[in-house]
Amino acid sequence: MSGFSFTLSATDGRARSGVIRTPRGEIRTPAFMPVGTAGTVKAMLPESVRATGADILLGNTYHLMLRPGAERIARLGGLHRFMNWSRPILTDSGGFQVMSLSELRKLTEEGVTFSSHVDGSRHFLSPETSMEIQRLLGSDIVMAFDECPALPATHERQAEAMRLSMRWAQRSRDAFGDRPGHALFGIMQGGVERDLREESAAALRRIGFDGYAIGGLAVGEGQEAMLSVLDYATHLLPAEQPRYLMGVGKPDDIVGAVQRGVDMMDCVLPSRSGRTGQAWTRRGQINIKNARHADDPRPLDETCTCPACTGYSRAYLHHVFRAGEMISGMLLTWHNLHYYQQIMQQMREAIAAGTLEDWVAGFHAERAGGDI
Ligand SMILES: O=c1[nH]cnc2cc3nc(NCc4cccs4)[nH]c3cc12
Ligand SMILES: [Zn+2]
Repeated sequence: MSGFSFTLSATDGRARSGVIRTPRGEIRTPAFMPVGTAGTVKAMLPESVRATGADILLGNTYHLMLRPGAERIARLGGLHRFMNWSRPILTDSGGFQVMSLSELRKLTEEGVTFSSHVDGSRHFLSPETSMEIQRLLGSDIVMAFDECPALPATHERQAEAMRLSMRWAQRSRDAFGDRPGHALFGIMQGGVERDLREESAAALRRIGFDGYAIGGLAVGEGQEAMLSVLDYATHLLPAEQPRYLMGVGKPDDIVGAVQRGVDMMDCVLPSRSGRTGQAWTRRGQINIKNARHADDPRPLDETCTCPACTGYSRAYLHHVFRAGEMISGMLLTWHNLHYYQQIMQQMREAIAAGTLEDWVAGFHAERAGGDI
């Protein structure tokens, strides 16, 4: 037993519920992972993140290698100790962030050299260095090093990027080695091109991974295109291993992905939008900075049990956002993460009960269009 295992407990249509067991704890699936990019889920204490119901969070190789440095984190006991989060951590492998954040990049078969967006220093990322950095961080689920092409991209460019990513997937697998209790996930590429997605899935299955991510989505293609890829892409992956859709998404994206057999997701949306005053609720979105909330004594959602909804009015939240008070981002981030975890918990229960279709109908019926 490698100390890492996935057990499917129920299916409802294409949706699945289950448990990923790791030495640092269990992950109930379908799971939503809050994003803790630089060793913190912004505006949240780790114990607060846990209180929202999160079993696992995400860290970024790219950000942590630049600051404070993976070797420094290793010297200090690893990322779990460093950020005071003892449960599972998944780290992205850095390729995606290099291409979207750094300057002066040079991409070759070997890897990517780039200048840090923090201080301009030069760095090199490759399958081998990414595996070493993620080992130094101590993450429980390691992502293969891949290249996600910028959109718009031709079929030919998507094919080139996918085939490079598959060669890098093999090198990631070889460099990762045998690490009981730790998992290596491959990342499928291929854009919205079905033939390339099929080729990528076959290549990853030949190499063999502990889980399979669907990359190359949530990069501006839009919900319809993303869901159309998921209509066939999850079928291409082994049913007995976790499927992780990277970077998704809005609540209705997440529901659509779970209906199509996705087991894990991550997104900055609930935390990032919370800091800008955007509250996600079961009835739709609330932009709390809007003047119409200035005198509203009601909570964001009277059925929500989070600290923001049990302790504060919309009028108060409006005020602290307008005043730029730190508590504003704290409360809305907490509410949004709590709401996301509530959706996941309700879908896990619905799948186990075989009532997901009814639950999804209720989810959409409750959501008024636009701002509420
Ligand atoms: O193919 C990928 N490979 C490795 N990491 C990713 C992360 C990803 N995150 C998003 N979308 C969410 C975003 C976050 C920031 C800009 S887009 N799409 C993503 C795709 C990939
Ligand atoms: Zn709430």
